[in-house]
Amino acid sequence: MADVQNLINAERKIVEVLRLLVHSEKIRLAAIEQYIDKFNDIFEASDADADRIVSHPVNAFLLVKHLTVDWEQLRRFLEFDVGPAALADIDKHRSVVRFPEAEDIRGAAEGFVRLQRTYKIKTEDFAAGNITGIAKAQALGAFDCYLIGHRLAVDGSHDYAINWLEIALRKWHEEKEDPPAIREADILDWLQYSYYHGGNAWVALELSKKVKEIDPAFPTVEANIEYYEKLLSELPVSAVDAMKLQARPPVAFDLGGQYEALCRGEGVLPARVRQRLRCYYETHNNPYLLLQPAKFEVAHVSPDIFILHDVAFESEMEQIKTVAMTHLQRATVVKAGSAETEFAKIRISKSAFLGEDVDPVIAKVNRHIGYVTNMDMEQAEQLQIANYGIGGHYNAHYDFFRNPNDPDTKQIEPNLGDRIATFLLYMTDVEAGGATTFPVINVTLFPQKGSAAFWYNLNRDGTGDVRTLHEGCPVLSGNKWISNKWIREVGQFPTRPCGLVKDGLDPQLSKEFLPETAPVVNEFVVTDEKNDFERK
Ligand SMILES: O=C(O)CCC(=O)C(=O)O
Ligand SMILES: [Fe+2]
Repeated sequence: MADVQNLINAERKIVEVLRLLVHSEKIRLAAIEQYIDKFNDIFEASDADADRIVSHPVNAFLLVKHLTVDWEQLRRFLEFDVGPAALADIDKHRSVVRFPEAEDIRGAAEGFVRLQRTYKIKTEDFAAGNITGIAKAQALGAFDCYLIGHRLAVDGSHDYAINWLEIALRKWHEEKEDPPAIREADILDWLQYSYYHGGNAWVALELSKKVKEIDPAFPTVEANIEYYEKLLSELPVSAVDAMKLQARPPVAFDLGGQYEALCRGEGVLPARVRQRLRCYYETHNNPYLLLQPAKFEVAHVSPDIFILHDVAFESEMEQIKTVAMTHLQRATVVKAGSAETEFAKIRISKSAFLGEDVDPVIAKVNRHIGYVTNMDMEQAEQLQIANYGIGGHYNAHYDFFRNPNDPDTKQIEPNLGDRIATFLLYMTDVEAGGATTFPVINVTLFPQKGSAAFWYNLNRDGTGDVRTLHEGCPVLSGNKWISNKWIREVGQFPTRPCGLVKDGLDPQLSKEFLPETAPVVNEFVVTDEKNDFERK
């Protein structure tokens, strides 16, 4: 989304070049027409007799002029091809911004399915541009639906592919485009492919026969028919009958389960938990907060999750977005079994860590995060800015590094420790979707510009709190900007002392290692005037 404005600006310039091109082509065509008309006017009149016409001195002159002067003028028009110059101009504009590529069609198809699953949107409604809760969009055409369906078929998402291709087929017949952007046989062929891979060789055979009827020379159609006929002849009759009974187009299929319900805001906390939720002002005895205390809203108790309201000014957030724009990179992961990287599917967003040297606003926001969270920012990570577009999301994950099942695999720098807390500032309201959900504890937080989610990732004993599993839900409409501040363990002991048990409410796991009388929380002595603490 951060790129879209630049993209539109570049495209605007390209359209201007095209407009000029159309203008000069019109002049060219007019000149050609004029040349033709002139000849017709003088020499092709219905009662024209060539000999008689040219025997007149004026006509003879006009003919000579037509074939010399007029022709030379026309020749210049015919030689002057503005296409290449326009193309060079367009290429120049396109090189400045990253334009979408074929790969982005894949991204769009995957994004559509993610949105459909998460927000229970039927393919039919999606294709009609009808999504409950957001403004109606233009409907997709047969070719658009084909592109999505084709991509899904290639990627093996056959149930969704069938839905999209069936709609493409229906629209193809409704549109009766001439010439059509896509051939009917292509839609049918991909449809048969997905039906076959989806387990219905009978429908695949029927569709293949149709392909052959339309275009007997269609590649592979003969072989497919032969293959399906053989396959079906070897199956028990009851299996083939079951295939015949399967409705076409298929009725609604699985559109997301309980896991996605939270993204839709459907998970409600039990009253027992909700009644403990409060709002309060907090100064942490910090003079900086005396005049404007932090506004805490408790979103969940144990693990404690807070929403801190109004923690950043509009001007600060806009400045952060502006400076982040040039640094944003798409999240990548290393491809399994190779040294190459590819775009991560688990996180579709662009992000960048911004140091305090990038702009004074970063230092200002960092300092304020320290005040409102009452935590030491010395060892915190740099502020990470992330921007999600439509369909952008972040799969469920933990922010801490410590793997609860295999503590030895941890990769934690000793002078920093693990990510003890997360401060997640929402820098936009999101029109629809884009919530942060905690599926273990059924919490959904909807982005609110200027508010931040804040929670502790670690138990008191330093182990990862698995209840903090969280997810960034796909953005359905709008643009989501966030800033993450991951606060590290070291330096936090004065305000968040570590302990020997996980926490007061769930001591079961640590109990076996502890005598009942063991002190819950360690004490610390200050050994130096700064924030250097030593474990007693
Ligand atoms: O986008 C969200 O709501 C969650 C982001 C997140 O969890 C992360 O960046 O670690
Ligand atoms: Fe996270």
